[in-house]
Formats: sequence, structure tokens, C-alpha cells
Amino acid sequence: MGSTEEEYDFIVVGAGPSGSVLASGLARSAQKPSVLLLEAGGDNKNAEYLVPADRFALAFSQPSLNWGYKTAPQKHLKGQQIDYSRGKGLGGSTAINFSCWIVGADEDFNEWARKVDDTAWEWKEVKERFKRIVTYHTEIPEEHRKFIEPKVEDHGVNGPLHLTYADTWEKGVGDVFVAAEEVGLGTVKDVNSGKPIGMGMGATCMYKGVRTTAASFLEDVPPNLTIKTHSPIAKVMLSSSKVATGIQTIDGRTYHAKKEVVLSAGALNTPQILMLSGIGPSDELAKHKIPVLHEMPEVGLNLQDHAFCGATLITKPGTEGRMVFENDADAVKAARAQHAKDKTGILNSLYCSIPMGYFQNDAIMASEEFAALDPYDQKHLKKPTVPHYEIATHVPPLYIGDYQLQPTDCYLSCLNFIMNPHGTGTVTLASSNPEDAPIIDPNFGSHPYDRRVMIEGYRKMIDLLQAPVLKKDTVKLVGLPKGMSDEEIWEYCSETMGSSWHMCSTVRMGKSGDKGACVDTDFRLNGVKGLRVVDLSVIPLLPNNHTQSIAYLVGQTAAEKMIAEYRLDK
Ligand SMILES: Cc1cc2nc3c(=O)[nH]c(=O)nc-3n(C[C@H](O)[C@H](O)[C@H](O)COP(=O)(O)OP(=O)(O)OC[C@H]3O[C@@H](n4cnc5c(N)ncnc54)[C@H](O)[C@@H]3O)c2cc1C
Repeated sequence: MGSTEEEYDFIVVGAGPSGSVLASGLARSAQKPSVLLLEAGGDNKNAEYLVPADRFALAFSQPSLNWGYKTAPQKHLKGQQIDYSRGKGLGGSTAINFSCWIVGADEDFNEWARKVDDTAWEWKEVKERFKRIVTYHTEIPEEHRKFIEPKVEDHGVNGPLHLTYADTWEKGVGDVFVAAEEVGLGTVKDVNSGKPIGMGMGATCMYKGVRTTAASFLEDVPPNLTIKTHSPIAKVMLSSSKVATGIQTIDGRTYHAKKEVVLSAGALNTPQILMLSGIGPSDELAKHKIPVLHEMPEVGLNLQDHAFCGATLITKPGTEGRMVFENDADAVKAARAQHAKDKTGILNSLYCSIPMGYFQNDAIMASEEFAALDPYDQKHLKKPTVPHYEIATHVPPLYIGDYQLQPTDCYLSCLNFIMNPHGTGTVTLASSNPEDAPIIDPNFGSHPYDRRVMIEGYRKMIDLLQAPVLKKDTVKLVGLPKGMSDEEIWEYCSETMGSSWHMCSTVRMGKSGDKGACVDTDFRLNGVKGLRVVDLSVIPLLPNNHTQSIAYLVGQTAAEKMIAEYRLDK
């Protein structure tokens, strides 16, 4: 394909949650600027991609929706290469993600605001911005309200993204809340109130029998928003005076920006595109013979993510119904037909209620690894709403060791996630060819504090699985370390650890005077005019949540800031 002379006020690259919210927000402002949204993948408009029960399977069953990345061999995880999936197409990673909605702890946002010296990131402002993003349906089945009861006034009522709880919870889910009380972990009535400590219930990106994704922001788009799919970009074009003038696609098209180019290609591809454009660490660019147009040593550094590990309880026949259903071909066929016809049936409850709990832990705070942290960090970790680890249950049976699941088996699967990870990794270039995947090294397990959190959180997860209410139905626990010593737990986790695909912070935001920061708190790339980064690359710390909420928040914040700056609302 040849070059074009198309020109737009704003060019946004990448239609994930950040890019979709930003492009939609700019285009719908009163001044109606012309906005071009370029996305590498397709439109993802296939009803089969939106079945709620498929939320954990879609990423791995539809390769065309997934960049299919893997990490570099992980030094602290016995050389394993971990799945590092990224969504492709409208919606970005929300089109293939697991649909869990968790916003995190108020104090994490207050810390973010302090780090970048901008009150826009304080919880009291962030909470209001979340309300503008979502319509949060707070109905909970009557019998579960003793544990879970979100308040309508804490959440949005008319944002484009609909969130719900399943009308019917899977059998046995309610027992997790009883178990959490029994073992002293406790419960929380609304895990999304900014005070997440306790076992809660994650809200789900689904509504009326359909998964909801960032593509919700791209419905009924105004004529001044042009969306071009199948348009992977190769680089940003910079003038000799370091002004971003437009972008070039891999197939040779160029598009010009009258005002700004915004990169929203995610925490792996955004640093890659910057480096391919000559913006990054000079030694890294020199390796690939890319001329340095703007030296920026921290591009691609500081990669952070939440790692997890798990175990599974095999329970007595009849305690839940997943395997029995999935092994009954007629029942599956009928359920698919019913869902295709009117979006109802079991596919709206299967895998659709996931207890997610956030906890603090005395053993972690008493550990030598905690004592070795910076005192400021320790103070943050002691704040009453900041969790140290997360436990999620009723996920697919990822951790079963060498146990062979039988078609008649029942199970309760569980994961433990490291919160506040301290290890950081890198994104670097494999080559100067934009079609090559970058080299991604999250460096999991590299920090002693992270290992301590995994070990203590794992012990608590096993305590939960052995609570009296669960014991009466237990057949056996599988997918376990050989024993429960520190060494045995870490040995197991280092062989089986996974990523929750919360990669972020590779083009870090910082306050004015922060020499290493790549962008300012208004998302402008330092030292370059007309270029912003608006996606999870910029976040200066990884909040203790699941990150899609933050990606939407970043897009919404950028839209509101840019609309005010350019007076687009007048
Ligand atoms: C398997 C999986 C499960 C997850 N589960 C959850 C969950 O349950 N809950 C949760 O909160 N979070 C979850 N996440 C994480 C969440 O989806 C991400 O944090 C979030 O989508 C990141 O948003 P983003 O806008 O920064 O990037 P992305 O969503 O990755 O969007 C980036 C977009 O840019 C496009 N792009 C990249 N390069 C180019 C290029 N060169 N040219 C043009 N376009 C380009 C991509 O195709 C993509 O559409 C999950 C992620 C994955 C992969």
C-alpha cells in the first residue's frame, strides 16, 4: 500500500481501553476535532468472542486476537518462558481478558498523586472519574447479601462500560466467604470501594449475557472519529526539532497530525514503537543501528506485573457442576444454541462469579525481607487499605500437578497473587524490524520481598482451602508443593508461576524534575513536542488490583486533561 496525505488533529495508536476511551472522548468533545484511531488487529465483531463463560479460554483459543508473546527465559523461574498474551483488535487486551473488574486501594492512588505531584491522581478524584467510565449494576443475589453489598452511590450509573455480578452464582461460591470468615481472613462487602481488604466478589465486565470490552466506547462513533483496523504502525515521525508530525504504518502509509500523536499500544508495544522511532536508550538503539533522535534512557525499563501461583481442591461429586457440564456434549450444544439465540442460560453463570480477596499479613511485615525495604515503602505497606497479597477462587483448574481430572470430578481452584511487586524487568528490541516481537523480561521472582509475599500468601491460601466449611466436601488437595517450608513452597512456585498479564510502567510518568521520568503527569513525552503516551506504560506504580480498570482510567484522565488543555469543550 502506498503513502497517503491524510491529516487529522489527533492520531491515537492502539484501540485498547486507554486508546479507545481517549479517542472516543476527544472525538465526542464539543469542538469535534478530527481523530484517527489506528489499530493493528481487526474489529473483533464476532458474537462468539463475547460469551461470558468463555472469559478464561478465549485468549488461548483465538490466536488471531492475541499477539502471542512469551517472556524471555526467567532466570529465577528455572528458565521458563511464561505466556505473555496481549490482545489485538478493537478493545485491545480487554477483548481477550478474563473480565474481572477491581479498582484497588485508595492509598495506592494517593501515593501515585504524591509521586507525580498531581492531585488528579488522588483517590477522591479518581473515584469520580471511575464513575464516568462505568455503569455498575450492583444487584447481588439475596442469599449472598450478608457477605457482599456494594452501594450504588459508590459507583457509576451511566458510563459506557457495563459491569455486573452474575444473576446466579455457581454452586459452592458462597462457601468461600464462610471459609474466609472461619480462617480469620474476613470478608469485605464491596471490594471496589477503595478499601478492598477481605474476601470480596469481583465485578465482571458482562451485561445482558454479553462480555463488555473497551469496544463499548467505539459504538455509534461520530463522523469525526475515523477508525482504521489492520493498521499496525511502524514508527512515529519526528522532525529535526523533535516535533511528532505523524506516523508511518508497517505497510508504508503515513498519516499526519495537526496537533498530536498519542501512543496507546500498551506497555510492551509502546516502548517498542518509541525505540523504533529513535526515542530511547542510545545503547539499545545503537545495537540495532537505529539513529538516536531523542535519548531517553528509561524507555523499556521498570516493567512490573503481578505474578501468581495456585492449588486446587478436588471436592465430592455434586459440589459444583463444571466438569459434568463440559463433558456432556448435548448439554454444551444446547447451551451454545440457547446463548446464540437470546443470550440466556448457563453460559452467563459458568465461570462468572469469582471471589477475589485482598489481605494483609503479619508474617510478611515481620519478615527480614520487609525490614530490608526502604522505610517509606514499609510505611505505605502498613497503611490499612493496602493489601500484601490477593487470593482468587473459582478460576479454571490451572494448578493440579500430576493429578488427572476425571469427567465426574468437582473442584475448587485457587490462585495467590503477589501485590506491590518490587522486582522490575525490561522491554528491549529483538531487531529494528517492527514485525518482530520485542524481548520481554519481567524478571519474576528476582526480589526477595516478592518471594516472601508469595510464600506467606500461599500458606494463607492453603489455610483457606482447609477451612471447616470446605473440609466436609473435600476429596483431596492437589497441585501442591512437597511440603510447606519456605524452601518447598518457593521451589514449587518457581516451577509453576504465571503472569496475570498486568504488564505496565515501561514509559514511566514522573513529576517535574524527576530526571528518569519519560512522561509528565499530563502524559506528554518529555523533550518531544506533540507526542503523548496514554496507556499502562506510563503508570508510576502498579496499583494492587487487576489493571484494566487503570487502563480505562488512564484513557479517561488523558481525555479530560487534553479536552481542557485544547478547550475542546467550548
Ligand atoms: C489474558 C489476559 C487476561 C487478563 N485479565 C484481566 C482481568 O480479568 N481483569 C483486568 O483488570 N485485567 C486483565 N488483563 C489486563 C488488561 O486487559 C490490561 O491491563 C489492559 O487491557 C491494558 O490496556 P492498554 O490500553 O494499556 O493496552 P492493550 O489493552 O494491550 O491495548 C493495546 C492496543 O494497541 C494495539 N497495538 C499494539 N501495537 C500496535 C501497533 N504497532 N500499531 C497499532 N496498534 C497496536 C494492540 O493491538 C491493542 O489493541 C488481562 C490481560 C490478558 C492479556
